[in-house]
Amino acid sequence: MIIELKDLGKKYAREWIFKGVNLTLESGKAYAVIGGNGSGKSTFLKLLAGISHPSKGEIKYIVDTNKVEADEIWKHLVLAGPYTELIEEFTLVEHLKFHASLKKMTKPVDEIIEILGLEKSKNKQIQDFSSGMKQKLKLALAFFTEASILFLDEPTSNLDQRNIEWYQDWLPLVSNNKIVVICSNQVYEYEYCNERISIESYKK
Ligand SMILES: Nc1ncnc2c1ncn2[C@@H]1O[C@H](COP(=O)(O)OP(=O)(O)OP(=O)(O)O)[C@@H](O)[C@H]1O
Repeated sequence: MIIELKDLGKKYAREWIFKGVNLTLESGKAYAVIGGNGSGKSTFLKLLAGISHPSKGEIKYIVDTNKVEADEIWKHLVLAGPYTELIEEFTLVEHLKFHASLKKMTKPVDEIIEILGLEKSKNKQIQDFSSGMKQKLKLALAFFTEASILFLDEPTSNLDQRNIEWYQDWLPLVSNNKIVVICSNQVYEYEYCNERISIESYKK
């Protein structure tokens, strides 16, 4: 899998958030997208995920040797971010089973619940989860879905120290041979990444 960015730019109204991004992202590498608040990290990730469209330039997705269109790339990726939604009416077990009916998971539902340490909450509705429990579920859905691309935006928001370590322990185990992109301004979230993309260097 390769994602090729050619002269990529995004503007809202008349303001360029970034422009002139020329990069090639490859399987087996992990990229940290870094920059201050409002610098454009989430905007960049949403473009890569095909959720929003470039104002300039293009994104090419190549799976094996085949080109994949931007509106089809969701089939190859998982994304966990502040703007990704959980289905609040479902219980934990229902949510995981529903997800597993749509996308192939790498582990059975019961094992994921155990890995989450949420056995006691398996029949609790997501709307009654704490913000940290919801964040962990988002991460588990991303970590244990079969996909060639793993996108994480602010992955440890609302997590306590023990769960930050849970995230740090699992990340290398689920990243094998994927393109991993992590948007963050916390070093402990992205220290695993061997590549850095500084979004502020594409301002002008
Ligand atoms: N839909 C939108 N319409 C207009 N402006 C937007 C929109 N989405 C984002 N922006 C603007 O784009 C800029 C970059 O926002 P973005 O959320 O990408 O930053 P970020 O680096 O992820 O920030 P943070 O670290 O605070 O999450 C901000 O000025 C923001 O107001």
